[in-house]
This record gives sequence, structure tokens and C-alpha cells, in this order.
Amino acid sequence: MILRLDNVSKSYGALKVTDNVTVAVPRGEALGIIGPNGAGKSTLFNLITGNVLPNEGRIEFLGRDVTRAPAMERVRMGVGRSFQIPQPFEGLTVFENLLTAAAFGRGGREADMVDACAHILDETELLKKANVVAGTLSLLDRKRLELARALATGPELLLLDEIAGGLTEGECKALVATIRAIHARSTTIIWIEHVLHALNSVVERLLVLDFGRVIGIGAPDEIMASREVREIYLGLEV
Ligand SMILES: Nc1ncnc2c1ncn2[C@@H]1O[C@H](COP(=O)(O)OP(=O)(O)OP(=O)(O)O)[C@@H](O)[C@H]1O
Repeated sequence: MILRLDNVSKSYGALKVTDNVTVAVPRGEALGIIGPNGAGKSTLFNLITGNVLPNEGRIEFLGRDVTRAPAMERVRMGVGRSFQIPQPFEGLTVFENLLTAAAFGRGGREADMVDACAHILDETELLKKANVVAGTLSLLDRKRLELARALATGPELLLLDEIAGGLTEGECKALVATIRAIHARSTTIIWIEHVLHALNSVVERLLVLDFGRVIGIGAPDEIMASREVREIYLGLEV
């Protein structure tokens, strides 16, 4: 297993945002996370990245207890993340943004980082935009840059937070093709997404959160057919 959460809980005052979550993610898997707004999806990512520390439970990454490890240490161990709202350095070029992420992540010799970033630009279809200032990019390219920045840190585990939101159907398809290619080279992915057709075309399992609790985990078609999920998440009459 690349990642294990055992009975992880997080509260803000009286509000239990993460409620006794236990999940194990095998290396190479793509796992989707769905749930209503406020279900605790982003908080779960923050617990995995170390931006938030749990009140209870244990988090293991690559066989090591990282429950209280600082976020920076987890990035260097191989936890990469894209944010719901892209957060590039607006005044830097696409390539400079990647180099900054690479230096912040695994680091290494400058020449190796430059090579790795060039490869990531190609993989994320940003090669032609390498010298474009990030602040001038279209939404799709900002999403691609967000993905590329996460890849530049050298992740073993890639966390994607609603990366398909706000895109047109065609743009979404293009981005999904890129994510599928990244997954195909055996990067483990955990992806929070409301655009279900995009998510379900990539992931092998879906985890459903509601009020911070895991209410289902399994194959996407089984999960989508479950009565509880349809009632709670999709708000459908069944
Ligand atoms: N730092 C914080 N202090 C207090 N409450 C917080 C904090 N962070 C999150 N919360 C609360 O925790 C709950 C879960 O938030 P979270 O952002 O994890 O949900 P989410 O499932 O990612 O939602 P969305 O789909 O809208 O992004 C919400 O009720 C939110 O208001």
C-alpha cells in the first residue's frame, strides 16, 4: 500500500469534519473521492498532505508513519497536489513555475530538473506555452499548469482537487486524456471531482464521503448504483 489512513478524525470545535476515516490505497491505483459540498473532501487531502493534522488516527505513506510529519517533508517524500483554485505564480512564465515547483519538491541537480520539467511540459501539452506568463493563460491552460506544477514536485502519489471544474466538455475530455496518460505510467492518483463522467472514466474505485464519514467505497458502477449514494450525493428520488 502506498497510503493508509487508520481511524483518522479531525474536528473544528464541535464540528467533526473527518470522522473515523479508514482507507488503504494500493500503489498504482486511481481512487476517486465524491461527496456533497462540505463533506470533508478537501480536508481529507489536507490531512494527507500535512496541511492539517488529525485529532486522532494514523496516516502512513510509503510504509512510514507521517501522521505528524510537516507538509514540506511529505512533498519531498512524494505527495504532490493540485489545488481547486489554480495558484501559479502569476508573474512567472509557465516554465519558471515548473522549475520553482521542482526545486520546492524533490529538488536535485539543476540540469535534471530542467529535463524533467521539459518532459512534464510535453506531457501536459504546455510545451508551446513554456515562455508564456502564467497570469495570461486560459482556464484550461491554468488547470494544465496546476497539474504540471504538482507533477514537477516528483510525486509518487498525485492528489487532484476538482481539476475538471469549470471546463467545457471538449476541454474536460482533453484534460482527462492527459490524466489517463499520467495514470498509465503507474502514478497513484487520488482525485476529488464533481464532474462524475470525467472521474469515472479514469478511476478504479470511488470513495463517498458524507459529513466526514466514508459511506461507500468500491467500483464506480457499484457505487453509482447504490441507493444511499444516489439519495445522499445525487439527491435523486429512488
Ligand atoms: N479551518 C477550518 N475551520 C473551521 N471549519 C472548517 C475549516 N476547514 C474546513 N472547515 C469546515 O469543514 C467542512 C468540510 O470542508 P471541506 O472543504 O473539507 O469540504 P469539501 O467536501 O471539500 O467541500 P467542497 O466540495 O465545497 O469543496 C465544512 O463545513 C467547512 O466549513
